[in-house]
Amino acid sequence: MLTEADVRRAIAGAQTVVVKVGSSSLTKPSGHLDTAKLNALVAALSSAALMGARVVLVSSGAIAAGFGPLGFDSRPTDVATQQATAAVGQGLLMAQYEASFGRFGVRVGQILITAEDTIRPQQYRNVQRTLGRLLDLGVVPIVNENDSLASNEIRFGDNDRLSALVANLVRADALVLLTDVDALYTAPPSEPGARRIAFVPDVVAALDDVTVTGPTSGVGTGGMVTKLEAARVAAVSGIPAVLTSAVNAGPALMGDPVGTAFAPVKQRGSSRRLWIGFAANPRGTLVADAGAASAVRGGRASLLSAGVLEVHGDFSAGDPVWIDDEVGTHLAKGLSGFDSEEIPQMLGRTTVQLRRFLGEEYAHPLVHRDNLVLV
Ligand SMILES: Nc1ncnc2c1ncn2[C@@H]1O[C@H](COP(=O)(O)OP(=O)(O)O)[C@@H](O)[C@H]1O
Ligand SMILES: N[C@@H](CCC(=O)OP(=O)(O)O)C(=O)O
Repeated sequence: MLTEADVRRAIAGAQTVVVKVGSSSLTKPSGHLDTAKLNALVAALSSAALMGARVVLVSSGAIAAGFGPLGFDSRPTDVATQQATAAVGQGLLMAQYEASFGRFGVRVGQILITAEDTIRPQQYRNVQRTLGRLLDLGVVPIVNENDSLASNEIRFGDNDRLSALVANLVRADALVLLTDVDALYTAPPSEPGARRIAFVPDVVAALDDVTVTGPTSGVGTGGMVTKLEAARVAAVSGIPAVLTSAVNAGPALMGDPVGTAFAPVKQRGSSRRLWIGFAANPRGTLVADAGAASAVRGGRASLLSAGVLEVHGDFSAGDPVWIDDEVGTHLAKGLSGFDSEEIPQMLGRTTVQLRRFLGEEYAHPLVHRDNLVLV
């Protein structure tokens, strides 16, 4: 069992670290950038980068920095205005980061990700390769969701979960979640009797003992709920995490006992399969018969069309789908090998039959086991 000291030490020694900062830590309630806060954060991150750490910054704040300059009194609530606001705010945010990191001679590069893009294997590899190359070049990648183009049904919305996924993608050694509260508390800090939690040895078990709410700042989106989800994703990916306020960024990176440290609960898994499991928002369903369901449940089996009874939804090859059993229980998420309209003619057919009747290009699993994650 890892102790708090072990986890803090692991964070201090991290070669690659993903730091996520929330809107409330970068902006003013009026909807403008708070340059003093941003500069203080950049000073802490630059010193880690200059000491040789590979730092990825996942930064929110596009919408929160854009609504003031556009003349709005508060964060817009309709999607079109949010997307337009993000387009304005993202530019302002990057201009400030560039100037601020530039004072330390640190170069930055912008990566905007949509959930949709990254589910596809090809895009996933592109993101991974670009981030890796930026880090090799000594650049601090600054990642945000591509809010202006993200479609509403399939978006991260908050950057907390995105940061845990990015931590997987770059095989980070630590995840640092920076917000406007100094730590995780047993209940929202405004509640009397809420106590600070310094160390969470098992985030899955701890979730039962804390009360959390959504955002309270008026500019953030996820609140503590999504931060704990990010800490959980990191923990089950074998990545230690720390959650604290943005002003504690420096001490947190140095392993000082600030905020809340989360121990990893398992060894690192395959980043790609984790990505499918956590990020993918299924577009349809493949219903497996009893035999296929038990093969899928057993792990390491592909889903063959011979064992699939029904297909639901409208999706393309490469899109995420649910694999359900006959009573509708979700067994797994996976990336479909075929478009939804191609599948009906394949149902119930063996690989030999597919090859004979439909041709070689159909003689493949509906979902290959490398693209399948049990739920
Ligand atoms: N149990 C809890 N411990 C700490 N903070 C909590 C808890 N439950 C809710 N919160 C609230 O979550 C807020 C942080 O979420 P949010 O406003 O989305 O921040 P960010 O913009 O940094 O993502 C804190 O200001 C705090 O009021
Ligand atoms: N991508 C959005 C982030 C939304 C948001 O507010 O996130 P967070 O402050 O991390 O809860 C933006 O840049 O405005």
